Amino acid sequence: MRVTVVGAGAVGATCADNIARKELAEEVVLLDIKEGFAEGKSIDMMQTAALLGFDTKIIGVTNDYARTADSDVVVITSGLPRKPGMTREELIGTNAGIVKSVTENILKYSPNTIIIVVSNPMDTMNYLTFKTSGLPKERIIGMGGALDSARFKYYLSQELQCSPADLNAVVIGGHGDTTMIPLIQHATWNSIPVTQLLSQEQQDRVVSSTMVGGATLTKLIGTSAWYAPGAGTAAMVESILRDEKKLISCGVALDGEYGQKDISLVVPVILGKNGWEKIIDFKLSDDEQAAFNKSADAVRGMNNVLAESKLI
Ligand SMILES: NC(=O)C1=CN([C@@H]2O[C@H](COP(=O)(O)OP(=O)(O)OC[C@H]3O[C@@H](n4cnc5c(N)ncnc54)[C@H](O)[C@@H]3O)[C@@H](O)[C@H]2O)C=CC1
Ligand SMILES: O=C([O-])CC(=O)C(=O)O
Repeated sequence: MRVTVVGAGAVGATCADNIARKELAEEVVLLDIKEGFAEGKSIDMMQTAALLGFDTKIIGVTNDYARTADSDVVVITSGLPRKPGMTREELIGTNAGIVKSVTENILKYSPNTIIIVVSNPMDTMNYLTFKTSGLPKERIIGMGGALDSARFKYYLSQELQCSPADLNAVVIGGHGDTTMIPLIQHATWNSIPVTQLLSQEQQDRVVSSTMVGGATLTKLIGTSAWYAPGAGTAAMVESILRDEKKLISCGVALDGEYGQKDISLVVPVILGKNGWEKIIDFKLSDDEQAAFNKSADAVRGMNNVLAESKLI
């Protein structure tokens, strides 16, 4: 198995590191546009192999797409991260062109690959890849829900003083500060609804902290987060390459599911060897569906920018 990670920056390198440590593939190709950058990062990571005991080979290349040929999965992390005070949506002007050209280059050498889009604004970047790649929709998957759901579990675990691993909690909607929807009514601690255990004030705090989880870290660090984004992306790669059929919320092109069409939004899906294999219907309440529709309106507004810029 070969996985390519485009963008050897904070998220891309962390993702490659997680994939190698778990030996999810024989080879990880790390590609960046910055001369020597991916080569340096990959050698540094390979020098942990003797210490950590993994056999995956990590190969760094500068813009050499021929080296990515026949990748089973390609992760796109190339593009600018936001700075404190910015929204993810403000990145569209730079990142849309980068994501489109990277996708074109990747497809020359891996025409049937599965693409995981990480670059922001993710919902619109995933839609752009869906509209322009010509790949079946099941092979285009946005990373957002894996991360946002992990953050949701983190904030729940802080209130419940429990292990995040004992929680089931899912975020759907958009991967934006105002568009993501932590489904607190569906969240459980080992089958006990968390709404039975937390006050309304605690629930509200968890939901709002989750929604601005990325902005909070950007303010603290000065650039956006990478450990959980890298781990979330690697978890998706794992479910695909090992055909685990895990239920992970991901950005996918909807065709009537959850009442939406011609848009990519985050919904719970089964991830396996064919990409996203099935959308799971969580049977939203009227309020949850209304919030989902509102997120769709906001994401559609961003998607319109692609048409206005003649990118789709
Ligand atoms: N979907 C999600 O949940 C998350 C998305 N992100 C997004 O991921 C992206 C990457 O974030 P970081 O890794 O922190 O940024 P970074 O700046 O550390 O790394 C980005 C890398 O992309 C490279 N790059 C730029 N243009 C390229 C091109 N045309 N071809 C190949 N490489 C190119 C840069 O040289 C740089 O090394 C950002 O857009 C960020 O907003 C970050 C975290 C979570
Ligand atoms: O906050 C950002 O800009 C990066 C990101 O998507 C996240 O960490 O959720």
